[in-house]
Amino acid sequence: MGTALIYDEEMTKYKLLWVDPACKIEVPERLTVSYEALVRSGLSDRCVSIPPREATDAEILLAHSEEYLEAVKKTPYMTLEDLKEFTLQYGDVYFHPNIYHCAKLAAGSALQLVDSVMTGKVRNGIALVRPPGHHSMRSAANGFCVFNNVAIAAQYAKQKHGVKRVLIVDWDIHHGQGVQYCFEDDPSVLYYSWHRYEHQKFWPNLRESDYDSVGKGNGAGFNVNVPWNKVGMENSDYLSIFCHVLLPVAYEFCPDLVLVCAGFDSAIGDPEGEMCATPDIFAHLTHLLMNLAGGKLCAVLEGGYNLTSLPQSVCQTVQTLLGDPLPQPAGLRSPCKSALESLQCVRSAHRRYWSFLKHAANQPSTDISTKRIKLANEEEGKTEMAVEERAAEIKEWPEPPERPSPPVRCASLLPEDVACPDGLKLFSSSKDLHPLLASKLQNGADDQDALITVSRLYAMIEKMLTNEIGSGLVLISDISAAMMGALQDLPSDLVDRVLVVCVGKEKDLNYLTTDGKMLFVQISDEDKEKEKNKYFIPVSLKKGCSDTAGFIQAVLGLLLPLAYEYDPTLVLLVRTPGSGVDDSMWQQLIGLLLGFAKGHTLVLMQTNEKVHVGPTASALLGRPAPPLLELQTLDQEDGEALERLRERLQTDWKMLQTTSEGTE
Ligand SMILES: NCCCNCCCCCC(O)(O)C(F)(F)F
Ligand SMILES: [Zn+2]
Repeated sequence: MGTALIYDEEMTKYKLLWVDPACKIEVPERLTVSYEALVRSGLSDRCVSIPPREATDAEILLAHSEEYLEAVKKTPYMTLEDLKEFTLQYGDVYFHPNIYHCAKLAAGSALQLVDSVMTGKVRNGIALVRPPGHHSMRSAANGFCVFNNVAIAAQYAKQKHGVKRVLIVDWDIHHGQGVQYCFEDDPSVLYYSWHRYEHQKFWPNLRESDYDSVGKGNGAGFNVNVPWNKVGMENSDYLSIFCHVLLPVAYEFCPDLVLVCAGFDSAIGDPEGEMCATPDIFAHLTHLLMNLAGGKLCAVLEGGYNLTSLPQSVCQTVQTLLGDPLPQPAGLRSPCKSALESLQCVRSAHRRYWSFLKHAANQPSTDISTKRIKLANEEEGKTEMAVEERAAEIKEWPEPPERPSPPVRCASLLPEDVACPDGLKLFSSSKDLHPLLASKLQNGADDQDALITVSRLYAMIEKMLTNEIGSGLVLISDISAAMMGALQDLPSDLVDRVLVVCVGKEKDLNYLTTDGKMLFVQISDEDKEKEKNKYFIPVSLKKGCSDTAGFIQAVLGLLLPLAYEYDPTLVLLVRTPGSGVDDSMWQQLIGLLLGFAKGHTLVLMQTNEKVHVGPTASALLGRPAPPLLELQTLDQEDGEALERLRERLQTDWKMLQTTSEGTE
């Protein structure tokens, strides 16, 4: 299934008609440069073009009052003076004779997107719209927004398509207070937003944008605010928040639809955000959400004011929605102290609502809310430029890298009697021994066919690293022998950093190395806590890999941050016999791992587990994993053991940090 693209130049036909410094950045060119970039890159041709439509009154009333709608209806007939007058009652927004029409088209575009995804016409999609929506409230326009496009879409999805749980991810750099107000007592809509906050000194300067606004009444826990109290946040700050807050909560919430308030003012170069995350980060943010809700994801444009990073970020998002390989994440490093403070505060505020956060640490001693109060009382005084703020001065960043699709999306090496799943291409490798193995033959290796198997594996790996093949699926009779053969002094000029994810127990791992060429993460029921090798991470779950809650927590809270920091050039995913991992979890894992190493994941399975070939092939071909069945809560002891493991590892692996304690 395809990716929908909704755009109409009609939504460029309104602009600011008078002088207002607060609104001058919201220009029609935002839309045209974004759409033109999609056309120029050939991405728009690969999408399913869906026309917008006007939202009806009834649909607008899903999130707004009648008096507000009636008032806005009068604006097309207003004189310039009347428009200015009308605008004064709202904040940081402007009206125009054509903005009501465009606002109905923007909201209607979001609804068209929801219909296309919910009816299965497309898998996912994006709507490029103006005016944006996430600041508008029940009876007020605000922050360039007239109707709350995404809030209306969420209500519409529930009402028309019977959606039970909607996840709204707002990666715009401003807090979508309009969305928060609309759903703060509604447990069927989980609103997650990060936003520049600076202890309430940044627009819209709301006390309720802080991390302690967790929702009200039945909605408690279903509103997640992540305040950025400094500018200059980078890719690692964004990714660590996703791994340690959003994803655990999102997987536990188990939505059947994901809506994204896709604002790109959180990208480098934006005058509003002043952040340093590069456009390719949106490829990863999008990818990390694509395995939720069976892949049903609707992105709706909100902000974005740098006319270079905005189109680049839009293209990165669309290319990921289309299923293209991801770029390797650029130069990750440790999240900054301020981000870790926010991370710790959000996790502790939500500890009581989400079993995946139950073991989160308390609020930091230097509680950032006191800073908010102190700064709010302080007279305007200019604080000296912290290092993060200087980072925001940088306005140069590299073009996002090309993300070519390999000619063979997924290759397979299967025994003769196993049919090649559709979509996979049988890998034909020469029968002769791989030159890299000739040496092994000399010192009298015993088992010939094991060597042949390994040599075919190496041949496939080589084709991956030249991007002739995306991912691979290999069935072998004896997994232990193959791993021994392949990983025992892995030839250094074959691959320089391989992430091995071993699902299930594997007895002798004496090919492990400590030089960093291989990071070995094992998830099983074996308890090996005493391990002291930085590159061997044994995660033990009491009930083993069949415990979906424990497994997903190990993947999200440990494996993902480690993989981002390690940044492998190849991922080797091994499923040992009897691991007990269920197919939907297995497909979720594959889907997430495809975000690394430009999609070069090689799956090793034992021939007697060929019953799992179908689901494995489906995931390797980029098809969304089925939603996980209702997650049981995380086992207490496992949760504590995972927490201890994270604590122990975080000195070596900075992306595992979730508290600011111990940072300089
Ligand atoms: N420096 C000028 C002050 C501007 N203050 C208002 C900012 C509004 C942000 C709107 C947005 O980007 O959040 C949306 F997504 F809604 F468009
Ligand atoms: Zn914004």
